[in-house]
Amino acid sequence: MTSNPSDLRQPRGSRNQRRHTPKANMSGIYRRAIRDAFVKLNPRVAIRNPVMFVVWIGTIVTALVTLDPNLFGTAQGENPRLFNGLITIILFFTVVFANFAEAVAEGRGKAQADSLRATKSDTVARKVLPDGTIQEVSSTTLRQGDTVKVIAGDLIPADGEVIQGVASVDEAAITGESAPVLKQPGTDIASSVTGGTRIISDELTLRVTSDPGKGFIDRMIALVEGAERSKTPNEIALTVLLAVLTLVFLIVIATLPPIATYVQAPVSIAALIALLVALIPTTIGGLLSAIGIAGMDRVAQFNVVATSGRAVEACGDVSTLILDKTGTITLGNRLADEFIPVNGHSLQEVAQVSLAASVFDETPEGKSIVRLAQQLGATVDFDRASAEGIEFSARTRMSGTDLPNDREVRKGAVDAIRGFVRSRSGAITPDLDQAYEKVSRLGGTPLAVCDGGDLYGVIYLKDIIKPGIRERFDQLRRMGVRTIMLTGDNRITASVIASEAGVDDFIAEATPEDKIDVIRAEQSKGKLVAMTGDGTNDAPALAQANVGVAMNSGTQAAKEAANMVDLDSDPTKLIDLVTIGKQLLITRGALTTFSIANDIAKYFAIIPTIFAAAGIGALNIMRLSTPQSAILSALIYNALIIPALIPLALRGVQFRPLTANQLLRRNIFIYGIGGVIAPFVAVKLIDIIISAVGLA
Ligand SMILES: Nc1ncnc2c1ncn2[C@@H]1O[C@H](COP(=O)(O)OP(=O)(O)OP(=O)(O)O)[C@@H](O)[C@H]1O
Ligand SMILES: [K+]
Ligand SMILES: [Mg+2]
Repeated sequence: MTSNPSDLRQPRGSRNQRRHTPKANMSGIYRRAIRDAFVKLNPRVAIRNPVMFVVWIGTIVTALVTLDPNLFGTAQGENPRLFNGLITIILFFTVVFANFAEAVAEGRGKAQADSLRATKSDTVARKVLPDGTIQEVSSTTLRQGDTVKVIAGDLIPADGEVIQGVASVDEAAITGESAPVLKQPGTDIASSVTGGTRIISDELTLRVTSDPGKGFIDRMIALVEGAERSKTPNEIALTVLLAVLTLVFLIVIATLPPIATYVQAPVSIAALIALLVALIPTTIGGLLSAIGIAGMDRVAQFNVVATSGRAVEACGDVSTLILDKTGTITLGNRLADEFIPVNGHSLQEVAQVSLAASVFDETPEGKSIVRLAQQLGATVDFDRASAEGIEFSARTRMSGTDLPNDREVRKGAVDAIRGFVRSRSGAITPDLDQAYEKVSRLGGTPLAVCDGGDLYGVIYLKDIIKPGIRERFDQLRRMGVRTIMLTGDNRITASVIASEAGVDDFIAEATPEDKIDVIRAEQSKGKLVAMTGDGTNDAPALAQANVGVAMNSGTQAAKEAANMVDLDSDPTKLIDLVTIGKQLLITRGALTTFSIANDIAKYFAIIPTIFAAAGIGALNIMRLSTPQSAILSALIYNALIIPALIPLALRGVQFRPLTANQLLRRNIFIYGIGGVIAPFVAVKLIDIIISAVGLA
């Protein structure tokens, strides 16, 4: 929280979607997916998808009745072996297509894992022993707590915190961005380094923070590869629902033979299995896991590492977004723009005291105050060596310098300085309020400056609202997401920025503890909360939030507490993540609707023709040529619709910023009605082709 990531690395425009792997080699991914589609036929893998497993068993049974059509009693029809054989082939491909869908979805992640693995090599590390000597060891022997030294050109051997030195590091291995990032100890951000990145100048001493195989890149590999992919609660719920539906249809189908016998239209076992497969939700069953994997992949393409599919999904359900002001809503490079003297002091005096209060302040704010003061002719008029810097903290909201002969120069939030001046028995003059209001009404951050009990003036820190942010908040509002701005700044500044940026609510003068309280309060109202943060003191709030996004530039603690890490350290990316999450949920819902609507249509295609022999041909509303052709057509459609929908499952259905209810209505209309009509048209067409080529 102390300083801002933007002076180290300008966040890239979040709409600027970028791939981590330069260009996914799609033909390679397809080749691998075809192979994997057959590997996944292994029953131990296949059983994880109950709907498709039923199809797989059906395939084996129809294969048996192809070999011996009389296996379960006397066969019916003209050429039972051909009919059964055709069904077997179609069913087999239904399973393979579903496997292929999942394998293609996994493909990009696997390719990404390969490229990450290539950056990970066993390097020689310079371990600093307790006596200070350096021993060269293999990076795989490093343990948490070890101290190592890295020198320009070295690969950083493990994740760590900088304890000494200032150097630039090329993090291209993980961020894909080769601009060097400055690393130094102490500060909340900028002090953590990732194993596998390269130090390109100077040298650093690091404390290792991860054991071998447990580093950030290792975790990234496991995640993108899907090794740790477990089904999300929503996915499990849907899988259970689909399994129950399958069971219901199984029971329905089991009641058919007695009815068929009664109406003297006996049905073959292959026809029954075909009917079962046509009726169970194979479309969504085949695409479900691909949809989930693609969602995680889309997040990865935005350069965000999600620790679980659950986190991605939670993004879609988020109803409250908590953002801080500086650097998220505003550009964040708050620069000193003006000194406003109060309490009878001159401009020169304010510049002089402001400089004294900022010489040790390494934050962008502090540096800009030094620059402005020097432009006004202020100089350091004390011995630096005998002075002591008082670091800024979000809790005290002040920083400054203790000078020799007991002078305490401070600058900070107006309130905080007011309290400080009083505690040193100083007086507050009314012109402080005027200066404070003037700056605040411009949306700037006012910092009061004092020397002990002597109030000097106000520094105007200018900040600019990010262009386009208002539109993004409008978009979120239309999606039903409430935005709350949380800032350590004063009430007036906060309200000016809040109304200009168009957030729904704001909380000013917030301490780090307030963040967690706000999150808990929202959660107790049943809301899912998302927030971003980068500091160690953000870690508890990041862990408490349902979606916590840590900046890659942030501390290890923040990264570990969060369930997502943004490699670009762009806090506005949460907005994209919410969109991706919603799109994932909508895609799943739309394809489920489509799948079930489809099955209803197939029911009308098949059931009547099965009983056609009993002379109830009037039921055959689709006028399909023969019962066998009807069954084959429905099954072929049932198989082909899976690969046909793979692109949609991977890309996600088109997303519009609407509320959940509006979206639901829209999707039921498009995918529900479409799902009923599509099979009627397609099955009829396939039937015409089949009878034309004389297959049935
Ligand atoms: N380097 C600094 N020295 C002294 N005071 C500072 C410094 N930086 C910020 N402040 C004061 O402390 C307040 C709180 O800072 P904090 O970082 O908690 O919040 P913020 O930066 O204003 O907003 P946000 O929480 O949105 O980042 C600031 O509003 C400002 O008044
Ligand atoms: K089906
Ligand atoms: Mg801040």
